[in-house]
Amino acid sequence: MADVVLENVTKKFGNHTALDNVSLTIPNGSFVVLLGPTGAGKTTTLRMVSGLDRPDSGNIYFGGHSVEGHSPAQRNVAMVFQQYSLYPHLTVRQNLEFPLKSPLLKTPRDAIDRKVNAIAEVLQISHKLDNMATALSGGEMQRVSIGRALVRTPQIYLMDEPLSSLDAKLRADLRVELKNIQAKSGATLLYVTHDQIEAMTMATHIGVLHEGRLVQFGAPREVYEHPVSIYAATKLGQPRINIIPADTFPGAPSRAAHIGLRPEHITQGSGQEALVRRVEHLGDQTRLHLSFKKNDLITVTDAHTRLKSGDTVKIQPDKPLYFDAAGMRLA
Ligand SMILES: Nc1ncnc2c1ncn2[C@@H]1O[C@H](COP(=O)(O)OP(=O)(O)OP(=O)(O)O)[C@@H](O)[C@H]1O
Repeated sequence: MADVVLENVTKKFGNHTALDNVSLTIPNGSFVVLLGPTGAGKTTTLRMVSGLDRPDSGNIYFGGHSVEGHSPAQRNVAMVFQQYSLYPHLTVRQNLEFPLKSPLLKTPRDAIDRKVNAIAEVLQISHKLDNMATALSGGEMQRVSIGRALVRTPQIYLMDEPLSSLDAKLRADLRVELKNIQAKSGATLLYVTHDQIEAMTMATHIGVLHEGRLVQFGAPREVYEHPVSIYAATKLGQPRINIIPADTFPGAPSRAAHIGLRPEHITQGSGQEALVRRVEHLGDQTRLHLSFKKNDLITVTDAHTRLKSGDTVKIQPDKPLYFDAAGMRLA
C-alpha cells in the first residue's frame, strides 16, 4: 500500500467539467470517504484512481510514482461497485478465490482456503459458499463482490456505494466490519457514499465534492465542527444543521448573513421562547421541531421529555457558526 495522490486532476465529458482541478492526498492506511450529491464527481474520482478512465489534465501518483497510462491491473487496485459483478457460472467459493488464483500470485491452497473462509465469515455468507453465484439474493451477491475485493491485498481499495443495496441491519454490521478490517490490516480505502453515517463512522478523512471541485478535506469531526461553507455543513449531521438569518439571535458578526446551528447546539431552558410544533420520539432520542421568529428549527432533547406540540420552550444558541451571503464560513 502507498500514498495515492491526485494533482490538479481535471476531467471533462464534452463541455461538462466532471472534475475541476482536484488535488487530494489519500494517505497510506487511510479510509477516505467522498461525499457529495449526485453528479458531484465522486465516481469520476474513483475511476481516475482506478485507471478505468484518464484525466484530461493533471497527474495521479501511487507511492510517489506516476501511474499515467497504467491499467487497473498494473495499478493493483481492487474495486467494488454499487452493483455486484460476479462470475455467474462459478460458486460463491470459486468467485471469492478467483483473485487469489492468479498464476502470478502462487498462493498456496491452504492459504486460499483460510482467507476465503475468514472473509466469508465476516460477510456472513459462509453457509452459501457452495451455492452458484446466481442462486443468491441481491444483498448476498453484493457481499460476495465485497469479499472478492477483500481477499486481495491491493495498493488501494476503491468502493462505490458498496453497502447501498443491503438492508439496514447488514449495512450496520458491515460498516463495523469494513472499518475493523481496514483498521487491522492498515489498508488504504477510497470510498464513495451518500450515507453520512457511513462517512462519520468509517472515515479517517472526508472529502466534500461540489460540482467537480473538492471544497473541503479533513477528519470527520473537523468537517462537522468546522465546515468551510453551508454546503459542507449540510453534508454531515442528522438531523441537518439549521440555517437561519443572522439577525435571528443577537451577537452575529457584521458580515454574517446566516447562522448555522447544529441541532445539539440549541440550548433549552433559557433564552427566548420558541413554539413546539412537533415532538418526534425516536426511542433513544427525541427531536423537537420548533418555530422561532418565523424560522423552523430542529433540535434534540431528552428521550423522555414531557414537551408536546403547542408548548413553548426557551432556547438559545450554543456554538453558532456564521456564514456570509455567499454561504462561506466566517472565521
Ligand atoms: N461517461 C460519461 N459521459 C458523460 N458524462 C459523464 C460520464 N461520467 C460522468 N459524467 C458526468 O460527470 C458528472 C459527475 O459524475 P459522477 O458519476 O462522477 O458523479 P457522482 O458524484 O458519482 O454521482 P452519483 O452519486 O450519482 O454516482 C455528472 O454530471 C455526470 O453526468
